[in-house]
Amino acid sequence: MTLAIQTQHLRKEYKGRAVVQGLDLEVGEGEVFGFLGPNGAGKSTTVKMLLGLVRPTSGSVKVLGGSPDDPAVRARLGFLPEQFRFQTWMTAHEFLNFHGQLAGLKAEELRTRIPAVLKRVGLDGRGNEALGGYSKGMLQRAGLAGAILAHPRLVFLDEPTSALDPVGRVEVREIIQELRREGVTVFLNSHLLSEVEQVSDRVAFVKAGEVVRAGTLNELLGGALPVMIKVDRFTPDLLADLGRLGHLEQQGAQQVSVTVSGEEAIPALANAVSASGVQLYALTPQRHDLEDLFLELVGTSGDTGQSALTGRVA
Ligand SMILES: Nc1ncnc2c1ncn2[C@@H]1O[C@H](COP(=O)(O)OP(=O)(O)OP(=O)(O)O)[C@@H](O)[C@H]1O
Repeated sequence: MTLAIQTQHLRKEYKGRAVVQGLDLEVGEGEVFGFLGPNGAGKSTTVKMLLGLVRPTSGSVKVLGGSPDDPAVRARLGFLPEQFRFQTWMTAHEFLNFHGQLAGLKAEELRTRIPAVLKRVGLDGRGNEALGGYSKGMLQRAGLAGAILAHPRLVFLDEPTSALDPVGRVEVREIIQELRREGVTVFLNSHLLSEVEQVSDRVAFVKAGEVVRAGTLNELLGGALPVMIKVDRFTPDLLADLGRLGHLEQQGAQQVSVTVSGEEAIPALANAVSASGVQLYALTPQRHDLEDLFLELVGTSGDTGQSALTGRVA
């Protein structure tokens, strides 16, 4: 796997306090990588070090095979910051023209590229309006246009949908999937775990500046899978068959939970129910999601130290 990002023992201290400590991260080229953690875990600081905007106290950073301080490497990076503050007096077109020139794009290319990215982010026909009159969602779309304008090979998106409505979120998800199809690496910071789960190939959980777990979604969320089965009645034969397929737990006269080894065991459950002649109302895999894992791994809200669920101080 060619790596788009590699950090070794990356550390950042502010006034002697480590906010990122010993971070080892590897992101493969073309991956969509979700970087997750509570407030204050060090996610934005890490992104800024990967972009060369913040100098590490120690450790090493490699992006696209080189240093983020190298202008040739920087020219292939895209960044949508979490706190986007743009030049409000510029139109979106002027803003993109300005950033395109800074990124080294030729005027001729910008003439066709700017309308194309404006269209891609849903701002078709709005490019001549001043950013000062844009809604928060439109500003975030303009920022995304800026991040993908110069054909980057690695894009950092810090909370890219925080200002967007549900339709806008779906559109951003499609843009991320399109970037993946083009082989672009996407490094995604987001607290919206269901969105991260839908687009990411791999994720890492970071807590207090350290990676506590990393892997593909299948590695993290795969494995034993409880399946809820609801029928009009159970026959002794059906219960015996289901018990052979997994760990069976009766949950009332019409419902059981069967914990199987993984998704590949689901057809056998369906076949057993169907062969028994009973009426099937529901067969629902109850897969853990990233939110369950987040609460299990991280447990507390980073900045406050409060338990997310009980309000207790950890
Ligand atoms: N320039 C700075 N000077 C001093 N402390 C800083 C600075 N930048 C960040 N910090 C501290 O570093 C810690 C990590 O901050 P960071 O913004 O990287 O977290 P985060 O994981 O991105 O949080 P969030 O999810 O809230 O955006 C915080 O405690 C923050 O207060």
